[in-house]
Amino acid sequence: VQPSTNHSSSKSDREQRIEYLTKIPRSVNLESLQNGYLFPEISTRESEYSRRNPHARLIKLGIGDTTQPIPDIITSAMAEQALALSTAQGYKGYGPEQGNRELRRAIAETLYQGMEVKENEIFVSDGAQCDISRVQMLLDSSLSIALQDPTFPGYADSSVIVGRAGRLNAGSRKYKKIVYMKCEPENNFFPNLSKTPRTDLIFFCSPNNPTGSAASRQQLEQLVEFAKANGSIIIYDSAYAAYISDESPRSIFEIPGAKEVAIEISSFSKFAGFTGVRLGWTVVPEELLYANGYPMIRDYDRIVCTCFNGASNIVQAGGLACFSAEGFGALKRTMGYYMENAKILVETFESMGKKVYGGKNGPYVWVHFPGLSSWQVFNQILERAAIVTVPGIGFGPGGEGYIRVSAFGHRECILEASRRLTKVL
Ligand SMILES: Cc1ncc(COP(=O)(O)O)c(CN[C@@H](CCC[C@H](N)C(=O)O)C(=O)O)c1O
Repeated sequence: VQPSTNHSSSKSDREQRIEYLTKIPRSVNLESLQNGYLFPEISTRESEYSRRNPHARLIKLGIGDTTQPIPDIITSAMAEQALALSTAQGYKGYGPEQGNRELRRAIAETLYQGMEVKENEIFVSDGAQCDISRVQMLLDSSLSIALQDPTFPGYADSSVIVGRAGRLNAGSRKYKKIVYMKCEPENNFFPNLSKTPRTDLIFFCSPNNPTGSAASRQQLEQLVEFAKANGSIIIYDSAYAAYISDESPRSIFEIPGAKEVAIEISSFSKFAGFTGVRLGWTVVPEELLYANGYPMIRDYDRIVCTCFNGASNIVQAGGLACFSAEGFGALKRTMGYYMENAKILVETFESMGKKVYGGKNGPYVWVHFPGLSSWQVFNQILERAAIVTVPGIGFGPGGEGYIRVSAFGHRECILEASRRLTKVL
């Protein structure tokens, strides 16, 4: 369409609105992204339902967003840091792009005890979502990837954006250059590595979002062995590790040899309620070397310094307070609250004869509705019970026929949702 000068009424609205076109072609990578990113799509459906049913009391168990207040000791640390900025002696400008030393040390000493993870291997950030994209920038776009199927959509979508995924096969809803490692009840949600082709990168989330499955020590040993045998790198997301209640490893670095093949990305969002505060970290071990022997940590440091100016000093003060005895104790109580919610949801769906997974090592339950598409189930539960969930297909083709239900809600909402579900499903 050329820039239009006359505005005859016969032209369509859009044509009339187009006054001027640049000569810039759209990125072919962004063109090959499937419709919208999953979570804004859920929000759109939520708003559309509320517009149609203005008096309905919508219960939101879709997006995994925390709901319980952050403990005072943590918010006071942030408030104190914020107020100090208005004093001559307390004012601080740019901090180290890699994060404040005391916070890096607290993360290393609290969460990586005995794993020989050093504070300089920890890069504090504004969240795991952002770090997933920074790790994507670090790694050449020609490198091949494998993903769990189903899994958090951020890995696939950021791979598409950097041009690593190839074109989308509309029929199978799979990207041609991604290896999908099926994770389902039949294989205890762990891929059959003997049948998995070699890829350069292996994204692995444990506890997994959305299935809630935490890989066992033996499984992670297999994964590290598999990566070592193939010269691959594991990009391990431990955003939900604090919810693990059994003896499953909380970090890939609990596995001997993992420091030579893995990067770990994690977050304060789920264990500290920092979803809106924004704080995460990534561990890049010094032992992780490219094929040419160059240490990857140096390139990641370069990416962080070039593309990120460091996490907020106010937020980092809050992050540090999370690791105080009082802070961590209070956060554990909040996580216990969410896990009680998960137990109520598991019992609700089981009482309805549904196969339910997860809810033990993570704040999501994964419910199977054989014979129905996940969007059909999503719509049924929304329209009949005014409850928002997430359709499993949004996490990959392996999610079809499932829905994910978040336990992050207020207790009264979880109990009301339980009552409604048993009535309408
Ligand atoms: C496995 C895993 N890794 C990273 C993240 C994001 O962590 P971050 O908050 O950036 O530190 C999440 C958050 N996922 C939630 C929030 C999604 C909605 C948010 N807009 C987003 O797209 O991240 C969900 O699955 O409902 C995750 O599950």
